Order: sequence, then structure tokens, then C-alpha cells
Amino acid sequence: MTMDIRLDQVSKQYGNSSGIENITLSLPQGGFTAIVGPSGCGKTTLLRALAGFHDIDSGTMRFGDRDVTKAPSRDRGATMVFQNYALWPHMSVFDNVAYGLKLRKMSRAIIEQKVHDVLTRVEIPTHDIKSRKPQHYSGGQQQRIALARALVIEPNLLLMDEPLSNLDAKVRSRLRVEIRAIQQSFGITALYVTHDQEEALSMADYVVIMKDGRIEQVGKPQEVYYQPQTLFAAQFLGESHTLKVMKDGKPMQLVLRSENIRLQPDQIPAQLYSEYPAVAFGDGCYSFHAEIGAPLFIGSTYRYMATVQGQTFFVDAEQLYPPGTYLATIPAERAYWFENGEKADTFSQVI
Ligand SMILES: Nc1ncnc2c1ncn2[C@@H]1O[C@H](COP(=O)(O)OP(=O)(O)OP(=O)(O)O)[C@@H](O)[C@H]1O
Repeated sequence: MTMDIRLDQVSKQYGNSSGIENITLSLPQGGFTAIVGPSGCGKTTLLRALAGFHDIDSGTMRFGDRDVTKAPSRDRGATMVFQNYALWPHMSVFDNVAYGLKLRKMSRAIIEQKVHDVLTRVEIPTHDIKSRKPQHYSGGQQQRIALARALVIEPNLLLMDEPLSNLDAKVRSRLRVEIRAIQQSFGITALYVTHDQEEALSMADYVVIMKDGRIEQVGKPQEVYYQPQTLFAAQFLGESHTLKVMKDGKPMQLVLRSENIRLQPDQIPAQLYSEYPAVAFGDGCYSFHAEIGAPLFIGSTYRYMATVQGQTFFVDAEQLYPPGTYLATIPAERAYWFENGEKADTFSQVI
């Protein structure tokens, strides 16, 4: 069975260091929610609190209609998939997956059926699962076995803690698609922790951005990427750069992403008549003059190091540009403005 999961004002401290603080979050039934954030921001603490692996200091957690705040882990019906697979090496794959069913005292025939079914759904051949141990499978296969072990007990909530970080890039991108498809086919509510923003954006229905134990922003992947609500969210996602600039006569922070900047050759040197560069607005774009250095070929595009009054940022472009002075332009809807760290309303005037 799967259900809505709700956390209200959940906090957990470890001595003086705060793990998570006042987390209020809903995980919609059957949805895939990814938590992303830098190391130490509290992602694992939140997952472990939901799993019931540790007590929380305050707040409530509900699984559907049920308050599980004080419920022991085994009564919550949440299962966890770990980075290191955590399969038992001395047990066969069959016994690994069957373990949770045996604890629930199911009949031998039902266990056989369920183990075969779930392994088939995660595409592990079942003819030799009683003789093969997990370590005789590839990393990607071991993670699919771990997923099968978590899913076979039909949990209310599937928790995944950086399940792909031990795998190489190619296997990782394939498993992203596979895990997402498996989650959808089971219709299970899932919470997935990663520090990889691409993973979060590409897999999830909802992305939670965390910083210092708190939630910065929650939204659909496109919302958090294109409409960041905090300076941190804007800086964290994408290849982002923060420039201190003058806008409408005020010093402000402009967060821009390398892929959104267009270059036009220009002879005018960077304007040096204030402490920070001045940004102009016209034709739906912000623009300023920048010095562009030699290109670096990074695969599908070139990356340029750009400088404006001593501040550097990268521009990604398919075209080859010789080093020199350029007008850098950014569509207004892709320019994120902050004043003293607070989101500023986008206002557009020619300056
Ligand atoms: N058992 C513990 N004892 C003391 N402090 C802890 C403990 N576990 C976590 N912390 C602290 O709580 C904060 C959040 O840790 P947590 O492991 O939840 O972060 P994370 O976002 O999962 O990090 P990472 O991406 O590095 O795994 C960190 O400051 C961490 O040092």
C-alpha cells in the first residue's frame, strides 16, 4: 500500500550540531521526491527520521492517517535502499530478497512467488538466485537486487540514500531511468537523497533543496530550476555564477547560468565608472560588457572564462569566439536578481 506522507515541523539535533530544523514537507502518494543539497545539509538525517532509525526531538510524521512519530521502524512500512547496497554476502540472492517476507511469516509458496516476481520486475534472471551470492553480480545488478529486497514487502514508503553514487557514470544514467520506471510501475511513494542535481532534476516529480538543515525550496524540477526563490537555490542549481552589479543605481546580486548567456562582439571596454559593473536592459534582455578568454572544448560546447571588472564567470556556447570584448546578454526570465541576499522583484528599466 502506498500513501501520502507528511512531516510537520520536524527537528533533530545531534548535541550542538543541528541535523534538521523545522522540516515541513508532504510527499504525495505515488510521487517521486528527491532531496538535494550540499554535504552535511541534513538529507540523510531526514531520511533516517522517516525510516524510524532515530528519534526526532520535535514535530510529527504521518503516513496516511496514521501518526508514526513514535512508531518503531518495523511498524512504519518504510524500507531503505543504501549507497553500498547493504546486501548480506553470506546469503543467496533469493534469501536476501526473501528475508523480509520470512520475518512476516509468509508461506513458502508465497515467498517463492513474490521473490521471483519482484526480481523479474527489476530484470534480474531468477534461474540461479538460490545458488548465487550478491557479490557475483555487477554493481548495477546488486543495486537492483537491493531495490527488489526493499520492494518485495510492499512498503508504504521507499527511501533511497544516494543509491547510485558507487556506480560509474554510464551505469548511473541507465539506472536513473530504470529506478524511475520501477517506482512508477509499483506506484510507490519514494523519497530519494542525492547530492547530484542532475539526478534529482531528471528523476523526480518534486525536488526539495536543502541547506543547513532547512528546506530552501520545494517544487517541480522545472520550477526549482527556472524559478529559484532563494539566492542559495539559484546558486546551487545549474552552472551558476553570482555577479555583484549595479542595477537601477543599486548594488545587486545577479545569478546567471552559463548556458543562458549570449555573446556579441563589441569594441566597447567594460564600463568602469562605478565599483560594480552596470547592467543595461533592452529587448527583454539584460546586458553588460565582458572580456572573453580562450575557449575550452568540453564535449558538446565550448566554455569560455569571462571577466567583468575582476569578477569571473563561465559562458557555454556552441560557437567559436576569438578572445576579446563582448556584450554578454541574458534573457530577463533567466536572470535571477537578489538584493542583500533576498530575492528582488524583477523590474526592468533602461539605465
Ligand atoms: N550521528 C551523528 N552525530 C553527530 N552529528 C551528526 C550525526 N549524523 C549527522 N550529523 C551532523 O548533522 C548534519 C547533517 O548530517 P547528514 O548526514 O544528515 O547530512 P547529509 O546532507 O546527508 O550529508 P552527506 O551528503 O555528506 O551525506 C551534519 O552537520 C552532520 O555532521
